[in-house]
Amino acid sequence: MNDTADVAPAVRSILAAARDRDGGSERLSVDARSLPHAFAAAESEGRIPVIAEVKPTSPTTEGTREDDPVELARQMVDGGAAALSVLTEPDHFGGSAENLRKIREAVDVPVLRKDFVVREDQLDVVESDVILLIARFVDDLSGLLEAAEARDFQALVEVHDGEELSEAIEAGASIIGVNNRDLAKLEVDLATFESVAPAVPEDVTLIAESGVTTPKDARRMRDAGADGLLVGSAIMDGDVQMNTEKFVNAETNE
Ligand SMILES: O=P(O)(O)OC[C@@H](O)[C@@H](O)c1c[nH]c2ccccc12
Repeated sequence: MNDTADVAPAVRSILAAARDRDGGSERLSVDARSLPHAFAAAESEGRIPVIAEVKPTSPTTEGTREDDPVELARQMVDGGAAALSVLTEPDHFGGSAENLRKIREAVDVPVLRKDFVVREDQLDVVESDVILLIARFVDDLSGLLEAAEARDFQALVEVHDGEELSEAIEAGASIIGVNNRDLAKLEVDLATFESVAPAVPEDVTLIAESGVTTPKDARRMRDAGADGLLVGSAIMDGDVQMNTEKFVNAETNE
């Protein structure tokens, strides 16, 4: 773990920046909105549980979206998103803790903090309902998971293969995301989720991350066992509300 020799240069640069970034000065205690409940509510209304991501830019996206992030977030919720993901990484994704703070205040759905947290004090930068922990980039996954849960964050543990999945399960993760994007090559392959998902225990909330670009992709991930989908670029590109609706209704509009 934390071995960056075999990751893409862009990812290496992201990680170097992450290690240098300050943490918070005071230990947080979060009053978290439940992600599993938000998913269940969406399902019961016939919507695919979608976590829509406010991602102004990324190393694999051209250009930066300059719209007000709070306005984008509202449109995602109006489009039926069960939850939101907000990038807080400033150097490569155009994110900020301030964006997250404002968005979480403006909506009532759970909000995931998307960042590269590598140390416990970095959990204390800003409150969110869910926090991302990337198995591959964290030295002591169970320690960091415990630290997150001690602050009452829900943790989404991101994995990319069977080995990382075992580690996540062993650490006690109850929300797991399979990232279809290979951080070594930055390439996306939806077959990644299909190959990892069968080994995920029933009681885990399972999320398919990255590379969902069409309603067909959404159905493919659901057929492979995804409880929810994390969609960024395909929602950020164009009319955010309409794009969200397209994924949320992918099973009813077949
Ligand atoms: O834009 P996409 O392909 O729909 O992907 C969204 C999300 O999965 C992606 O942004 C992501 C997945 N894991 C991450 C870790 C850090 C930053 C970003 C990510």
